[in-house]
Amino acid sequence: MGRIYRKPGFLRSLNQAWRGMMYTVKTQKHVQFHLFAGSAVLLLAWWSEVTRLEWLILILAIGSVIGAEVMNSAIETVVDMVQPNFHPLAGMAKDIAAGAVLVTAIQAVVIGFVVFLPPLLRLASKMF
Ligand SMILES: Nc1ncnc2c1ncn2[C@@H]1O[C@H](COP(=O)(O)OP(=O)(O)OP(=O)(O)O)[C@@H](O)[C@H]1O
Repeated sequence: MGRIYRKPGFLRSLNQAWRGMMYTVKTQKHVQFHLFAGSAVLLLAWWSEVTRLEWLILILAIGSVIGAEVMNSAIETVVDMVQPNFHPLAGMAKDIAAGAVLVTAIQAVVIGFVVFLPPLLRLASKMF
């Protein structure tokens, strides 16, 4: 309170954004899970030798989920600051923010199916 706002330089802005992202990674279990799942998907992509376009689409899908998670955390933090007590609208705001994450997660699952189903089917046909 009472601190004078100084326009940050680019490196300072980057540092603040990094700090926000790391805070989310350290404190939010869902973000940790999605980072783990994203890494597993990248390993699977490497193993299945997906095409360049498929790499780009997978990276977009993973980035969308993690980006939405970080934004969800920002909304939760603001809601907790503005309304620390129970309020239906505070709850709804958090549910809506979580809904945005769900949209990106569903999208990522569909993309995962489309990209990985053919190589997994090929593997299954080789095995049986
Ligand atoms: N102030 C509030 N008033 C009413 N309902 C709330 C309030 N805060 C949270 N809720 C309800 O509880 C749910 C979980 O809230 P929480 O703050 O724990 O978020 P979360 O991040 O989804 O959970 P987690 O702590 O596991 O990460 C919200 O989606 C909302 O439905």
